[in-house]
Amino acid sequence: MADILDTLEVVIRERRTADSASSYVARLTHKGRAKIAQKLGEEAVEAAIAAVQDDREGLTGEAADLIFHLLVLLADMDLTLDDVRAELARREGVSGIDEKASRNAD
Ligand SMILES: N=c1c2ncn([C@@H]3O[C@H](COP(=O)(O)OP(=O)(O)OP(=O)(O)O)[C@@H](O)[C@H]3O)c2ncn1[C@@H]1O[C@H](COP(=O)(O)O)[C@@H](O)[C@H]1O
Repeated sequence: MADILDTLEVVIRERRTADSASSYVARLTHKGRAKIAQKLGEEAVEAAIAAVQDDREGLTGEAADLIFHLLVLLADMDLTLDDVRAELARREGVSGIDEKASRNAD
């Protein structure tokens, strides 16, 4: 079974050029990258608020909104989940503590 994120990534790429009257992805894309980025920021704040309120159901929904809007933004930048996977793989096994220390040593 295809991963839902991979499926959603394909759907979003297809919907970017759909009719704005029937597609949220097309409508948001048409509004421009700054608007997509703004929506991503709003969803991130809503996710953070749900977490602080200990709202597990709320966080699940907001996390879905956040990831969806991130995929819309990645598509607008012609970036893919594979690009993000490659970056995460590059970081694999490197402690965030060590990584930060190496930056501060420069
Ligand atoms: N996963 C999603 C998804 N998650 C969230 N959303 C939409 O993202 C929007 C989030 O906006 P808000 O919560 O801020 O509410 P809003 O009031 O509509 O937003 P504003 O008017 O304030 O900008 C809502 O309209 C949600 O319906 C999504 N819209 C689409 N998808 C997927 O994308 C596919 C293609 O969608 P269309 O492009 O609409 O066909 C769908 O089949 C779904 O699989």
